[in-house]
Amino acid sequence: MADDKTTEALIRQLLLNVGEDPDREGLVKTPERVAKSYEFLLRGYRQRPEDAMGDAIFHEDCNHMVIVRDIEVYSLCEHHLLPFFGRCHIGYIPQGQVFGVSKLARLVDCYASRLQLQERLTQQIARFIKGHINAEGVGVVMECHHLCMMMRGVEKQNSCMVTSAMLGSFHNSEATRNEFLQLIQRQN
Ligand SMILES: Nc1nc2c(ncn2[C@@H]2O[C@H](COP(=O)(O)OP(=O)(O)OP(=O)(O)O)[C@@H](O)[C@H]2O)c(=O)[nH]1
Ligand SMILES: [Zn+2]
Repeated sequence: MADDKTTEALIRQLLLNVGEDPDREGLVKTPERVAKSYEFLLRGYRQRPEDAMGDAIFHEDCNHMVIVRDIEVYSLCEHHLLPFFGRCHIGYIPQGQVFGVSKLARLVDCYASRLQLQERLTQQIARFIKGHINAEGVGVVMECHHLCMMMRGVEKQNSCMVTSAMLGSFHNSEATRNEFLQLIQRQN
């Protein structure tokens, strides 16, 4: 007998619960598709952030601010399992080690592919960067739209949630923080 606890079985039950016929042509493969889709969307539970970075950490005598702006973010809110999405800006001041630039985007994906709160996601990214290369300071700003506020609930279409995490010199120095905030302003 098929295990009724598999994601496929649960989605089939969901289809029944909403009044659908899971055996009709268009839905017959839907439980399998949804299960695969969640496997991808929540792949972050099977990844370690350290692995997302690989070996791409380079020794470089650089102690100026590095910024990667406008990294797309797609995540799922842990309250409704609905997407929130937007952009993430990362800045850090190295102390002898820099990241391969793509790895910062991989790091965002790794943490975003879990059930999240935007605040926690922002902080996890900042803390990892600070700890992994002993950065002097780190700033992460995230601007996202939450579908659980748009498609349902309060139904606000234009609100944008902005979260930030400022660590080390980004926290302690107003000048550093302001330099970061100025550099992540959109040009267009
Ligand atoms: N702080 C924070 N809140 C979030 C995030 N994603 C969703 N939420 C909120 O989590 C809250 C859950 O509130 P509840 O009252 O338990 O759930 P609900 O009845 O579905 O709330 P409504 O969305 O207001 O209808 C809502 O206010 C959501 O907007 C997030 O990333 N950060
Ligand atoms: Zn939500």
